[in-house]
Amino acid sequence: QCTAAPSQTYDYIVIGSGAGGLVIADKLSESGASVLLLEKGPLSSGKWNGTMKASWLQNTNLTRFDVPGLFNQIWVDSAGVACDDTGVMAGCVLGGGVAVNSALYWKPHSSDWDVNFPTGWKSTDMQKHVDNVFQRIPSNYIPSKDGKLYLQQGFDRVTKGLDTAGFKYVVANDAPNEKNRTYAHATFYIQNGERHGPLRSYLETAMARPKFNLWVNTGARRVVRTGGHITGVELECKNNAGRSGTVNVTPGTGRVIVSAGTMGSAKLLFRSGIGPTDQLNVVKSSPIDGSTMISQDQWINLPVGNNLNDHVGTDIQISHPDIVFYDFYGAWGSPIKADTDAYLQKRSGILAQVAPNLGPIFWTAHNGSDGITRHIQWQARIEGRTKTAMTITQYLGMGTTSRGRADITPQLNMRVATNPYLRTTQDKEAVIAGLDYVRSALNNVQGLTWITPTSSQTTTAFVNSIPATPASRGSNHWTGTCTIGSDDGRTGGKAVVDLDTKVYGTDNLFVVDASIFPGMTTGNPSGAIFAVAERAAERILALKAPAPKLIRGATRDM
Ligand SMILES: Cc1cc2nc3c(=O)[nH]c(=O)nc-3n(C[C@H](O)[C@H](O)[C@H](O)COP(=O)(O)OP(=O)(O)OC[C@H]3O[C@@H](n4cnc5c(N)ncnc54)[C@H](O)[C@@H]3O)c2cc1C
Repeated sequence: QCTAAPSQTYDYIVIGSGAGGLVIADKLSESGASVLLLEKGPLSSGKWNGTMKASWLQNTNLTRFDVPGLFNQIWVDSAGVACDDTGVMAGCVLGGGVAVNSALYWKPHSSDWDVNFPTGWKSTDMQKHVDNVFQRIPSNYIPSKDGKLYLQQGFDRVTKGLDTAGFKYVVANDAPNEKNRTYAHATFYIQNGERHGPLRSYLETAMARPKFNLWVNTGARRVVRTGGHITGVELECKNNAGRSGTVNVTPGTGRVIVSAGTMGSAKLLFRSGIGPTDQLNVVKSSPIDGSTMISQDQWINLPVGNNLNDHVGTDIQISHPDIVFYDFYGAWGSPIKADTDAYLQKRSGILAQVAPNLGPIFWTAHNGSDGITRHIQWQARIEGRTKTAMTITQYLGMGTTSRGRADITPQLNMRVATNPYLRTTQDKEAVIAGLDYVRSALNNVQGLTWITPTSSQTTTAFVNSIPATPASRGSNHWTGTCTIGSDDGRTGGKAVVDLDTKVYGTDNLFVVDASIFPGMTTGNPSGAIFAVAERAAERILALKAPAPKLIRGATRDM
């Protein structure tokens, strides 16, 4: 049943409970402020009374989101879990991406800050936040509680080739800057055999505070604003179980933080009359929002949706007779009893390991003809065309120069309008150089057979044969659309938010999530997003509230 929002006001309203939202909501509430966290999706983890489970989890406090061996279920049955308005995969449940992802977790390389981020967000500024994040969310490369790693034949065979080629084994989060010719075990936020992360750390401390509130099944339709001053958030009740109406911030001093993800945050800004005119015109013409949209004289013209980015994914496949496949998909409906027993009784065994048996993870770096160093993360998993196959995804990340664009459709769905993959010669060169290098390294492995590319195919022909589309290259690591920077997007710059993460042209609207990243991270991005949210909280809390005389101005522009 939908219920009307109460008239109570909040110092901070945070929209979206993903990697960015959970962390910033907790940090803001730690200051003693009242915080309302809005999540449009339903509950997920058993810790928070989620209910979606495999039958063997009935009578336990676990859901599909908690058990590492079931993390692949998102690719089998995503109804009611994946966002239905984004066109690309994203989690729309409590926790967002960090409830549905593979929980791979890396301390960022210093270049992830120093190359990508503006002043005030460099590695020296970020260190204490990264440390804090990793203290609250420890990383772990042996997820099973009995201290064992299971079915490691793939890891062992591939790393033989890497060893011969001169790669070095590292404990990845002890050596975050060693990202060239190094390899590691897959490293996760899993503790006690269950998904950990911000749902089991930041959200726990936040929920223990009396002035913290969480409303699930409650979407934000748009912010309510007069000029650049936001007074509240208009709500959309979801799943017939959330809140409706409008919820307001504390008059004069309240703030709204948008943490709805790369697609969701851009969409919310568009619906709030903030973005490029072509996109705002789409909203204006839409049957859903058109008649009630904020009037055109209040629009704020910013490059929302631009600078879209993702890791460029390129899959190669090998096989080796020693590799042993485990049917994690079968673990949902027809699991092996010994494995569920080991998991349920001791949080041990193969089901404590993330499906589909990830690792090794390895790294290479490539100097481009444009003088830019590009980082590649290679991610192996036991899955492929045969039972002895392994897929290794090459993720081209930090240093890429290609960018795309996200836009909004008349039905108010977000989509990738311009693909961000391999638009520059040097990005493509890095993909090819990396593949050539790893092909020769893996040729050192006795008994290894190439499935794709075939041993006779040239790397260039192979790379050219894969379309540069999200379906073929997508990595689900979307960033960009609301870029941070000092170059104000209203006057020709690229930035949507300033160095305090405040949306240009507003008094009290902020964006804190993957969408503000100017460039791609070296590894899977969640660790960096948590750190960004910690940093943003510090900067937002240090900001003075706007002076009252400015608040009353209806059409001020700043
Ligand atoms: C299948 C998959 C696997 C992945 N694997 C990994 C991995 O192993 N390691 C890693 O580091 N990264 C991984 N990622 C990426 C990572 O999860 C994301 O980069 C990260 O979660 C993005 O954080 P965010 O805060 O920007 O947005 P999200 O985590 O997407 O959170 C946004 C939240 O906002 C909510 N929301 C959206 N619109 C509204 C609205 N209008 N009102 C209210 N709520 C709203 C959404 O429901 C969602 O909960 C994976 C992603 C996917 C989809």
